[in-house]
Amino acid sequence: MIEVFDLHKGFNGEEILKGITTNFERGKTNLIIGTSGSGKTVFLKCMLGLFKPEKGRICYDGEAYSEMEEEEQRSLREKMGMVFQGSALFDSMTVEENVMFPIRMFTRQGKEEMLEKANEAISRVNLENANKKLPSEISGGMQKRVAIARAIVTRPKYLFCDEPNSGLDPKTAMIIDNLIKEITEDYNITTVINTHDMNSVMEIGEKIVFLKNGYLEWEGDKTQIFKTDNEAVTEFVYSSNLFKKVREAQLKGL
Ligand SMILES: Nc1ncnc2c1ncn2[C@@H]1O[C@H](COP(=O)(O)OP(=O)(O)OP(=O)(O)O)[C@@H](O)[C@H]1O
Repeated sequence: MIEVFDLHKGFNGEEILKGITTNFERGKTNLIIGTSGSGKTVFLKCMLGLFKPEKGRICYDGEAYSEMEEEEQRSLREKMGMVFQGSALFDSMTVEENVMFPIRMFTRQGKEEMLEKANEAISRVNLENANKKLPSEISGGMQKRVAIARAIVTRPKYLFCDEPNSGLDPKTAMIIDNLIKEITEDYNITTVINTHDMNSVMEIGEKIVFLKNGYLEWEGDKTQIFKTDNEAVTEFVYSSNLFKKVREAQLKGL
């Protein structure tokens, strides 16, 4: 579980996160949503330890990051997996080499052992036949699978995904969402996903945190989000034409 208490983060005197308190449970897909510029990425980067908050605490399974020794912080970071926006694969490396990269970077294991772990992760994302291919030789959806395999190859306790669906067609996006959800449950990971995608909210939103201008405006789950009368949330949810029409039909009792 990740617990966040009164988190503040700013840049050059401008406060971006203005006191966020929430928690993300283990084994669940937790989503951070909100309008552009509301601070979602800054929040994610604070949890990853890439930004140092000015105030507040982030606890990982009860341990506050800011109170850990440097060595403990380093070992915690090794328990974090990250799926970057746009996959961020190394173009000149094969699928297998991309997936093996974090084990090579962070551990001292023999080639055989690294290969075994890489292949286990590759098979978990159902990409068995693509080991020797380069990223340019596979589809966008397959590239996302490689990015997920790379993020889980070290068996992280915490998984962070920044817009894992960007650039994918709706069907592939849904498959990727469900893959992340399955892995979260199977490996009992605390997963936090930054997204704009209402389809993801409906499909895998077990906990949703809605940010507005650096504040936590609302939190709940995928059924509650369609029932809330919070204006900022409904504006966000019904910003697409499709959802607007569904809403109108609901209100008319159709
Ligand atoms: N390293 C940085 N230095 C200065 N300002 C930053 C930095 N990172 C983010 N910001 C500012 O913080 C604010 C929130 O940015 P953030 O990227 O978290 O928004 P977001 O909610 O993720 O938006 P989007 O959905 O468009 O990605 C923006 O005004 C941005 O310019």
